[in-house]
This record gives sequence, C-alpha cells and structure tokens, in this order.
Amino acid sequence: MRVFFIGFGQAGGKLVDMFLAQDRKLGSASFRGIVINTARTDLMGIKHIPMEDRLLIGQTMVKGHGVGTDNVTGAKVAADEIDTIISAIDRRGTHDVDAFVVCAGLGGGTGSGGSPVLCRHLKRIYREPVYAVGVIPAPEEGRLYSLNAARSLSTLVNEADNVIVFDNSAWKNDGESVKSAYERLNEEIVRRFGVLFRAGEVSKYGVGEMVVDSSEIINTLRGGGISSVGYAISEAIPTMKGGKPVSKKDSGGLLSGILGKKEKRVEPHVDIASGEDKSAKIIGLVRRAMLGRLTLPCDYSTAERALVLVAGPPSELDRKGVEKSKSWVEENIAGVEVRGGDYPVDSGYVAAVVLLATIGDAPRIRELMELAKEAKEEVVKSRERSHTAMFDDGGVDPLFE
Ligand SMILES: Nc1nc2c(ncn2[C@@H]2O[C@H](COP(=O)(O)OP(=O)(O)OP(=O)(O)O)[C@@H](O)[C@H]2O)c(=O)[nH]1
Repeated sequence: MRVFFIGFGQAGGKLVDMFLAQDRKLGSASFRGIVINTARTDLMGIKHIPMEDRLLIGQTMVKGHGVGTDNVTGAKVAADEIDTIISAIDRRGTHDVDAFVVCAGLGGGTGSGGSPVLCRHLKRIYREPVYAVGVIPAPEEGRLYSLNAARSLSTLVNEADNVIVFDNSAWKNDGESVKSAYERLNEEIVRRFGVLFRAGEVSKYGVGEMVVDSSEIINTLRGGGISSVGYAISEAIPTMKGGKPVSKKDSGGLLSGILGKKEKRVEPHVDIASGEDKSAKIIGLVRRAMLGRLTLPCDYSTAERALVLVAGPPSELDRKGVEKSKSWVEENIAGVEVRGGDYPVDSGYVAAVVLLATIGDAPRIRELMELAKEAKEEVVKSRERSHTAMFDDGGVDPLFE
C-alpha cells in the first residue's frame, strides 16, 4: 500500500520521521510524507525528513513556540492555515497514493487539535481513505492530557475513516516514565504499522501466494470507529544444507531488530519444516498476536472485522496456516469479515499482524472519557471559584472602572 503520512505535532512528527527512515532503509518507496508543527524547535529535531517537507504553522498566533497543550488553539491554527497545509501535501505528490495516514499524540495541543481538522479537509479533497494513528496518554500524564485526548478522539472518529489507537500506558513498563519510553514505544508503533501498511507491495520475492492488497486493508477499516493491532514474532527455521543450518541473512529490514533485548520471545526451533509444522507455527503466531499486547488493549470479541497478515521468508509461509488462522480469528470476533494473506520478506523472522477493526469496547477508552469528564467538571468549578473573589467584598474602590 502506498501511504502518504502526515505527522502532526511532536509525537506525530517523530513517528513519521521513523516511518520514512524505515522505508529508506528498505530501499522502498511505499511511504512518503510531511510533518507539521507550531513549534520550530520540534521541527528542528526531525532527522530524516528534508527541510522543505517540514511545515511550521501558526506563526502569527504563537510565533513558532507551540500551542502549549491547548488543542482548541491547535485546531484553530490548523483551520486558519489549511490551504498552506494542503499545498504542502500536494507539492509532495498525491496522485499515486492508496491512503493518507495522519499521526498524532492526542494528549497535546498541536496534533490533538490539528489532526481532526486535517482529516476533515483531506476527506473532502481526496478520494483515498484517510486514517489516523492516534497516541493516547497514560493517566499519569495528567488530566489535561486526558481531556485533550478525549475531545480529539471523539472528534477524530467522525472525521477520519478509521482511528488506529496506540495506548502509551499499556506499553510503558512499570516504574518507567512515559517520556523515557518514547523511543521504544515509537519503534513498536512503526514496526507494527510498517508491516501492515506495506502489505501487497512487491518485495524482492515478488508478491505473496495469498497477497493482501491495499483494497483488503481499506475494506477491513471501512467500518470506521477505532481499531487496534496485535503483533507476534518468531525466529524462522534455518534452511538446512548438508545436514547443517545455513545462517539466514536478515536484510536489516522490516522484521530485524524486532526482538527487544529484554523480551526475547522466540519459539523453540523445530528442525524439520514440514507443512504441518509451518501451519501450526503460523496459527500459534496469529493467536499470540491477537491474545497478546495490542496497540490498544480491548475486548477483541467486539471487533467487527479483522485482517491477518503473515510476513516472513517464503519458505515459512503457508497457505493452510493462514487459512486456519483466519478461521480461528473469525470464530473469536463479533463480525464475520476476516481477510488475510502473506507477505514474503527477506528475514530470519516470521511475524504475524492482526488488525482488529471497528472495536465495540475498550476499557481504556472508557477510562479516558471518565478522566476527561472529571477534568472538565474541575475546570468549571475552578472558573466558578473566581480568583478575584477576595477583592470583591467591597470597601476598597478600584482606581478606575
Ligand atoms: N508514544 C509517544 N508518545 C509521545 C511522544 N511524544 C509525545 N508523546 C505523547 O503525546 C502527547 C503530547 O503530544 P505532543 O505530540 O508532544 O504535543 P503537540 O501535538 O506537539 O502539541 P503542543 O506541544 O502542545 O504544541 C502526550 O500524551 C505525550 O506522552 C513520542 O515520541 N512517542
């Protein structure tokens, strides 16, 4: 799938920077994109995107200093400068893209306010679907972040064709601060969505036996609402030659570096790669992807649609395994539409991605809405507690009215 990424705000910008760096590393041209911010320093921190694709907006209003976690201002700036934003996107080339993906941290100001505005305009102008990848804040980041994210997310679900959510709190380790985990969290995001959005693109091995093309991803996401992604990885069985394993070259690409040092979750090796073994391994991987940690923890049984994607060296891909996995996913979600296929890549690993689309229930989203409601009530109360009340009880006249 050819994707046009727009990174809005600091988190969104960093993510798109990583998506494009991954694409370049793979020598692929599936991804292109621009980044937008109201803060000049955040744009300077971007590493892989050329200066002409970094857009500073809101200079008259905030003078390049950011909107300071105020997403109403973020939305206003985006609306005021929407023509400049669309021109920057057009300049980068949109004629051959399959979808737009707007990435943003929903708890801040610029991306939180700007991304729903941008999605609305992209949908009006282009025929291609517009998706959002929205990062929701951990409760410990404070109620203002939750309030921002709740407002942004409830607007985004009406403006984007689908919002794929990543929950910072589900992914940071105990005792770790969200900030110190950013880099690791971003790698997790880019890895999952990199495999998913790349499905169907021609690799060195051609296309898969059961190719997932962009229309299958688009149809899976067609129901709108929010979605979540699961992922699992396993080492590929080494090819045997003269009774000895031939070390498999990992291209340093899509699936490499996936096993974090601390969480090696490699399945035991099976020496003989029979059809049954391959099939069982794929089913096991898909189950782990769906039952393991999702980008947004949710009740998978409430998903309306799903897409199963198995990526790995061609010797590991197995039609029967993918078919059986699809049936298993279908038995476990609310809807009956489960699409799937394989994606051959040059790697020593096999990965399964499960996209759970249009989810009916996610406790974290309910918690976010609850926190936001409390924060809103607090704002109203503090407005009522006027800070000038102590001067109001008469006696002293102001200098002038
Ligand atoms: N996963 C992840 N989350 C991030 C990252 N940077 C910021 N966030 C989260 O995104 C939210 C804040 O959004 P930012 O993108 O920093 O804010 P912004 O859109 O630039 O808006 P302002 O700074 O208010 O102008 C918070 O919930 C942060 O925890 C990152 O690199 N990775």
